Amino acid sequence: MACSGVCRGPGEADKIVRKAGDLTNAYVYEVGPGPGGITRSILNANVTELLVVEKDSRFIPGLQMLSDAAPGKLRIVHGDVLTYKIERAFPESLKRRWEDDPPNVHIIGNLPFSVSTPLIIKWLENVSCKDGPFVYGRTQMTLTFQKEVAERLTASTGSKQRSRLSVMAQYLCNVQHILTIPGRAFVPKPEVDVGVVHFTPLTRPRIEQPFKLVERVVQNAFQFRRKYCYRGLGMLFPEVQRVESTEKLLQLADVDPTLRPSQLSVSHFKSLCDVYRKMCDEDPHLFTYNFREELKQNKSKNQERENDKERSRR
Ligand SMILES: C[S@@+](CC[C@H](N)C(=O)[O-])C[C@H]1O[C@@H](n2cnc3c(N)ncnc32)[C@H](O)[C@@H]1O
Repeated sequence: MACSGVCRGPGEADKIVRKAGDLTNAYVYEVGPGPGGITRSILNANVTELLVVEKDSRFIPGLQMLSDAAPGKLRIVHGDVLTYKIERAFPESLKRRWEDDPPNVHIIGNLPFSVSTPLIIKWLENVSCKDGPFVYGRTQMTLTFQKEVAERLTASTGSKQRSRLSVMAQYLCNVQHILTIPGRAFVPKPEVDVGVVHFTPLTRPRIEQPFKLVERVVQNAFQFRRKYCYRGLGMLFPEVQRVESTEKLLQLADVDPTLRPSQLSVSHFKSLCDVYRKMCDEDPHLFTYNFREELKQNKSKNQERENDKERSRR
């Protein structure tokens, strides 16, 4: 498994934790604490509570010792971050409205690279639905990735590293590659350097369409990286109507068909997603993907959330 390794000393762990910002009185969710290097640094930052989720049972006794040394501060869950439900773990009183400043809830983690990438995609979808760790509001995340992935997450329009991940992250969050740590700072030493990335969800996403729709448009656009964007975007449509539908999409979205995928900005993608959504709504038989069902589900989720809020106000 590609792994960033464990922090070699307190120096690296402290650096990662400092980059998360001021953690005084914060509620922190650390994913994959392992032997507890970052955990110790977080506990030293005057947090109110630290919840750690670790999958490997061999690390639990060591974490338990840290917990005994900091009574009432460290909660340990032996579980999997990919399935753990954080939404009920912290007090309701921490919740902020989405438009307000971020809540004093932070996610920090140095996970194996094979986990951090699928996890960030899942959390970006949670940002878009305001659920999971984002029921508290615009929860900030400080996570490590393989340096190349960190560069892709933050790549600007036109750059070589520009990819699907850049657009998916940047339409929902302010994303900063805040630190690069050489591989030799970890044990075992990974083949690559490690990038630390900080995410703050935006008050308003740059594309206001369902996550799955955006993902589909972006994924198709980047399918043929070296070709004109026309080629990949065409794959959104069934073969029989591909040419005319792709021309219509690009024309209505006012996007030059000869741009390469990496030259498409988030605002290009906004226009493409808005037009594609309209085309789906006008002719539901044209497309294989049923967004209506997803929209219905999102609507009832939002309604449930509103009902919960109403109940807790009473
Ligand atoms: C690279 S080590 C880092 C340990 C520690 N955070 C550090 O920086 O020193 C990754 C840790 O994540 C844990 N881990 C991997 N997949 C996980 C998952 N799905 N859920 C929870 N923990 C996981 C591993 O067991 C390991 O302890």
